[in-house]
Amino acid sequence: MSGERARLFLYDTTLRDGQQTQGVQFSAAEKTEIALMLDALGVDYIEGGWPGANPTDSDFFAAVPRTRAVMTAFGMTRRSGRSADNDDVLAAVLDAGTAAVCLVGKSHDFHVRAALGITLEENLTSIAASVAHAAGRGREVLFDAEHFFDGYAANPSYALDCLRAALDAGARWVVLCDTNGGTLPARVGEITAAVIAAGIPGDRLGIHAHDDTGNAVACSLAAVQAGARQVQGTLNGLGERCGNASLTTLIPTLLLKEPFASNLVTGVGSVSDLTRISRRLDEILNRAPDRSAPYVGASAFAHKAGLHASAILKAPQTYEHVDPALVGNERVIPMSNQAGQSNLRARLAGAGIEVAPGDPALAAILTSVKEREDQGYAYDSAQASFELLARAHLERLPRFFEIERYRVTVERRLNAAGRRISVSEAVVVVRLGEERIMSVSDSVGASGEDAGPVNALWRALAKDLGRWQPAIEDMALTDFRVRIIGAGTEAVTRVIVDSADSRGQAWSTVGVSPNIVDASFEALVDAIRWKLIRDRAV
Ligand SMILES: CC(=O)SCCNC(=O)CCNC(=O)[C@H](O)C(C)(C)COP(=O)(O)OP(=O)(O)OC[C@H]1O[C@@H](n2cnc3c(N)ncnc32)[C@H](O)[C@@H]1OP(=O)(O)O
Ligand SMILES: CC(=O)C(=O)O
Repeated sequence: MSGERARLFLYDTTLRDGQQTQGVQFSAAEKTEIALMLDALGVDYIEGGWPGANPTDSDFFAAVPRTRAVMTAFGMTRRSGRSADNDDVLAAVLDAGTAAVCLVGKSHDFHVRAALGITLEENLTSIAASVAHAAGRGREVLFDAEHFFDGYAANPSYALDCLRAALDAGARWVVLCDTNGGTLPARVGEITAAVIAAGIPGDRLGIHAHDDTGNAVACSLAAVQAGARQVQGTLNGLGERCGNASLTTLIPTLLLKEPFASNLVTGVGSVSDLTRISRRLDEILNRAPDRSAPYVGASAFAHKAGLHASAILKAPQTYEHVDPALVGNERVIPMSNQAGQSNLRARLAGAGIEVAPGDPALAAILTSVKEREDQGYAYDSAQASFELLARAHLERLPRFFEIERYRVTVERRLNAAGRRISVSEAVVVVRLGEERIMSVSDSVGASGEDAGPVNALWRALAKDLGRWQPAIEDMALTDFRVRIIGAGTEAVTRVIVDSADSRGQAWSTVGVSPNIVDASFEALVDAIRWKLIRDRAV
């Protein structure tokens, strides 16, 4: 790569290949929201789905959002034995009325014979006829050459003939697909270069890589380095089987890393919204975000080890490859048994607690963190509990309320209709100075289903906290994770509770006990105490 900056086109297939992820099913409204996020990000093409293949995709295209990105409908080349004019699948794709159409077709001789059961010549005719049909109706046509890399390895001249058939029939792009995801980056680079050397220009060539060896992003970068000028992928790497190349990783890499940043230009100007977009997608899918995701993961800029934290505070680039703000993420200096006083002071400062270097409380807090982690606590995942622990050592933890006692019961019985149901009930007694408040709650929600003993405890605890009640009204529990640590009679349960409020604050607390309800209760009480501290501070 040298000379003038070349234009690289970004093609998103979250709404099509992403929807082929096991367990993922978007609604038409969710597709629209995702399409608008992608458009705001600045991708060039949005593949919206396969019109006619299922009602959701048809509904999406029937009310397709207006985007600056080229909206693309996906489909396949005409069926064997049909003319392109008379193919209902192709007709539904064209009826979507999008500016671009992407047609998948075979380019591996083995698949032509085994999957389609037609001759190699018939397949070439089918590719050409289908592309010409769509191009003749004014569409920008892309040809996804399925299994291209395996096909090239088996029969290079036939694989190239498939690309030429599409280009000669009017395709704007031919896309080299590593459909089974088994080709390694060096080989992808080599084959892409060979395709260009065979006369197919790089600015008509795309790459579509799958992640079956964990190399989809590397394969895509190798193809781009070899000269391909369109790169396909999905948000958060969604996609069939192990997923597609993650655009969430690829885009910042192309923008921020050499040799790409200096030699290529894309439609994306800034990636400062990337972390928000990635997490919003997970929210839509009701999936926990991948903490270790490059650039956008919650741990992508978390500096746990004492040596790292100490250096980071002096110069962030000592342990950060890019500034987290560039991708909308943030630096975290968690507390754990790997921490030293640098982590500790940074964490405390982040929570608004200034402590002078050398203050003896620092050593006491560190010892306490390390001892408690040995018992099963995990403060790097429960920063709010850490803050409470530190405040207790520093004598800066207000005594908002005391728990006098609690009780929880779970009963399984037959209801009036003879259906087996369970009902959990909790009683919590708290003291606020001289005041004593007893609250009782069950955990039966609007649906009539029992949400379990921890939910009953939470409801009783949050039902009446006297003068503190207004401060916790907007609090919600967003996640609850349980882990058994150790084995046999030594085993304890660790519970992490995630909470959030209407001001957009999110925090995690931890409880540990041989008894799961007790561990949960400890984490719940911490969650409320942290919220009261924050709201008083505000
Ligand atoms: C590599 C990829 O990820 S490509 C995208 C794949 N995505 C999907 O398959 C999701 C959407 N697909 C669907 O909803 C359905 O498969 C449909 C509606 C397209 C077709 O459904 P059906 O008519 O029931 O066919 P079915 O799915 O069983 O089989 C696919 C048929 O298409 C043929 N076919 C496969 N690829 C192609 C192609 N590129 N060109 C022409 N025909 C093809 C197969 O040979 C098979 O034909 P056969 O039924 O004569 O054996
Ligand atoms: C087209 C496509 O999704 C593939 O070949 O993987």
